[in-house]
Amino acid sequence: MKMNPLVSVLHLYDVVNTPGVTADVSHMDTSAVVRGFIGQQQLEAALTGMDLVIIPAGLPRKPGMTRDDLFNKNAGIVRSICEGVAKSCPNAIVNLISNPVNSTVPIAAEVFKRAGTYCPKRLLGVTTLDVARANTFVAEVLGVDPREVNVPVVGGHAGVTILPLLSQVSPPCSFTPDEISYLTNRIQNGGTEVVEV
Ligand SMILES: NC(=O)c1ccc[n+]([C@@H]2O[C@H](COP(=O)([O-])OP(=O)(O)OC[C@H]3O[C@@H](n4cnc5c(N)ncnc54)[C@H](O)[C@@H]3O)[C@@H](O)[C@H]2O)c1
Ligand SMILES: O=C(O)C[C@H](O)C(=O)O
Repeated sequence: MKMNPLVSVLHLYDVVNTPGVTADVSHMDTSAVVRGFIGQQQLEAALTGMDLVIIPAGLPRKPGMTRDDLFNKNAGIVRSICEGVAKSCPNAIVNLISNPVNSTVPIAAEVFKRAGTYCPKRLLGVTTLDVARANTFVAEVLGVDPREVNVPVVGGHAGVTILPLLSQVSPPCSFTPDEISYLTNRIQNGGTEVVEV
């Protein structure tokens, strides 16, 4: 975000370590102003005036866990940050990265509905990794540069809810039944592949 020319002010919020991260990020040679905020008591100051809120807060999974195993811990974290959004920057676009995305997005929606600030066009779960993985794996099978391939992926961000549309790949191409089975399985389990190693 500090490298993005569209960003003029970048607020970093965490419950630990923000001063060091803020100092480090602020050294990037772009004009965006970086400010750090630490702890719940600074959440309001962190969010006030923001147009875009990206939420990656919470536990990541360990080998053997599903994303749903993070629900108990991360649901509360996402809820309290979204309550802050509803209060301090109700018109901001919210990008939810925290897992399980399939559940944290509905949690955020309920928080915003209760606050009267819900707008489905401003609440997005971040699933771009599924598209990147799909492009990479499909390009591998086709033997082409991944940058030339665009695989639409719809649905959610866990297992069978990740739906790569292999019939809609650009440029147009076709796959054998074995390739479809391999690609679907690999794309749907890309996150688990990383966590397991
Ligand atoms: N949607 C995706 O594509 C995607 C990709 C990668 C990671 N994730 C998810 O993002 C989350 C974070 O993963 P990570 O690898 O960056 O973990 P991490 O442990 O490196 O970072 C998580 C950060 O959240 C902070 N945090 C904890 N409680 C908080 C709170 N109440 N308020 C603000 N910050 C808080 C921690 O201090 C830590 O700095 C996980 O749930 C992970 O599964 C999603
Ligand atoms: O899989 C995870 O736990 C992290 C992330 O959602 C991913 O897809 O890499």
